[in-house]
Amino acid sequence: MASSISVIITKMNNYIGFMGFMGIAIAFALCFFVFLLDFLSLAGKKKINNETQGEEEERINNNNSESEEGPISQGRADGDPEIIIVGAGVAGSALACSLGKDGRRVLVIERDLSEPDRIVGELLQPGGYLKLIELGLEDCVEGIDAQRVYGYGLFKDGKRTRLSYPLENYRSDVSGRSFHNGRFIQKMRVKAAKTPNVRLEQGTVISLIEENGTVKGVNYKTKEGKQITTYAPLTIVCDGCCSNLRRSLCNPKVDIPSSFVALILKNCQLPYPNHGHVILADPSPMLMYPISSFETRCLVDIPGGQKVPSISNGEMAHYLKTIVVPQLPPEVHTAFISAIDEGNIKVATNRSMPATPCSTPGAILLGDAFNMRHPLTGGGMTVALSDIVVLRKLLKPLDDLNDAVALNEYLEVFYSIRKPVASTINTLAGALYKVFSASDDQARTELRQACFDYLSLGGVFSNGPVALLSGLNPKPLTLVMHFFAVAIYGVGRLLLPFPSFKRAFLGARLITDASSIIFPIVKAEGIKQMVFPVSIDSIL
Ligand SMILES: Cc1cc2nc3c(=O)[nH]c(=O)nc-3n(C[C@H](O)[C@H](O)[C@H](O)COP(=O)(O)OP(=O)(O)OC[C@H]3O[C@@H](n4cnc5c(N)ncnc54)[C@H](O)[C@@H]3O)c2cc1C
Repeated sequence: MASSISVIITKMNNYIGFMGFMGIAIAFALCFFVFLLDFLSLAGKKKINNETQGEEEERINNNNSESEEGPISQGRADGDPEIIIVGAGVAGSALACSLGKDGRRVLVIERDLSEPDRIVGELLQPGGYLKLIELGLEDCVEGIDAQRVYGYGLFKDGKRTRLSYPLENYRSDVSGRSFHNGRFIQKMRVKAAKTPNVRLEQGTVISLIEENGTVKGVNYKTKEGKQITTYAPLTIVCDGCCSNLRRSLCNPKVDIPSSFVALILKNCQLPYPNHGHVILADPSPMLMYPISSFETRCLVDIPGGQKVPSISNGEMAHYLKTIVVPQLPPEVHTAFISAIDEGNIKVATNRSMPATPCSTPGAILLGDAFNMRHPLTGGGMTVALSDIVVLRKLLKPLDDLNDAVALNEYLEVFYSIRKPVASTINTLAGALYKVFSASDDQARTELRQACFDYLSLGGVFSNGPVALLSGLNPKPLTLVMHFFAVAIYGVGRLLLPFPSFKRAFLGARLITDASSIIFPIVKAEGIKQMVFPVSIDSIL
């Protein structure tokens, strides 16, 4: 009896071992398939890059004749505006420059034209930089002490690995850029104000004017307190993450997954210079990246369910010194402690919100007012700039914007065309935040370790996910495949070399856990548009 049981157990173990081997084999096969797809698409991109380079250089030369210096002043838009833009942050100011260059009469209303001092939007992914080039705005990262970013350093339990952006097929200036958000915005505002047809005004938009279900313009209060009503065929609302106006255009479902505690480390040598740093800490990840030649931004995540320690009563300094410092790479300890002692600690709320098409004719939402994701992967500006590229192309052939209902119907396609870039970045941000956070659940812990080890393998295993994260390869399906390749890799690791029932069960839970992370996000992003993307070329 005992011997027959032992034979069965040996057979089962062999079977489970075989399954483990198969798991790893499937993970490798999936990766090879993904690699093949990426290789083919990158080869295509390289061709496109070379073809457009001449055109790009010509346009850059033309743009260089415009002077970018000088204070932000009113532009020269004669006549009534065709487009009103609410908010001149990243989205609003980039949009104003682009539409103004296309000959549109644009009025931009921004509540505060002084340089913002915020902890958001400081790392622009290379995919976002490519969008800046497409919009002719790449000079806005010049002269602001912006730092080039070439990839990420990933840290977990004392181990570290470097993940480089796959930039081999791009022009030499293409890389990530990190900077003071306010300096970048101010550069774009100056450029917008100097663009013929663009008028930039300081004022706070109080409400949208709606007549018979169509937005006709806005009511706003000037700096001097005067209330003004102004009309335009199209109003584009870019009033940011705390938008007051989006509620009249859509039904926003804002989630608050966590907060970031922010410090600036001075004269600190990062373990990987010119790289972003992600520390897989407990309870959740921490980030570091340079924002000037001598300053490093550090963001410490506090999960939504946890109380943010008080800064005023010293709880925060204590938390940072006792819980955070021991988890940081030793190279930055001294600079981090000095930053705590200097006391310049800020807290920002992290929001995420799926995009909801705006059904009211005469208006459209853009930027964070329209769509948000966890800032862990620094994707917000890339999505906003990518949306602007799409919207600009759609609006360009239209001579007349006055038929609001027809325009609204025409712009419906915008929500599909934007999907590949937006969905890839949004899904990855949501999924990575969950996978990179510590958990009491053993399956999640295994998934987290598998993710770190998978990325550490290098080659296609890191290039693929990093290309997705950086906006260089906006393919939601490739993302889903990599995600499951990580999960299958995790199962394979669990079953090899000595499989057991317990470990097989854990492997099954790991797959279930990975599915429960990725599928709700994919569903919120819209499965149809992710699986069957619509390209702008098929529309225009
Ligand atoms: C903590 C944190 C860190 C982040 N880090 C990154 C990062 O590293 N990389 C990245 O790509 N993204 C990052 N993001 C996301 C990124 O900051 C946003 O996606 C981006 O700023 C969106 O630009 P926006 O123009 O929509 O909003 P904003 O840049 O916030 O601009 C909104 C503008 O509207 C103005 N405004 C608001 N209300 C009114 C009104 N009623 N009338 C007139 N004007 C008004 C505001 O003054 C502001 O200038 C981060 C986000 C957070 C929360």
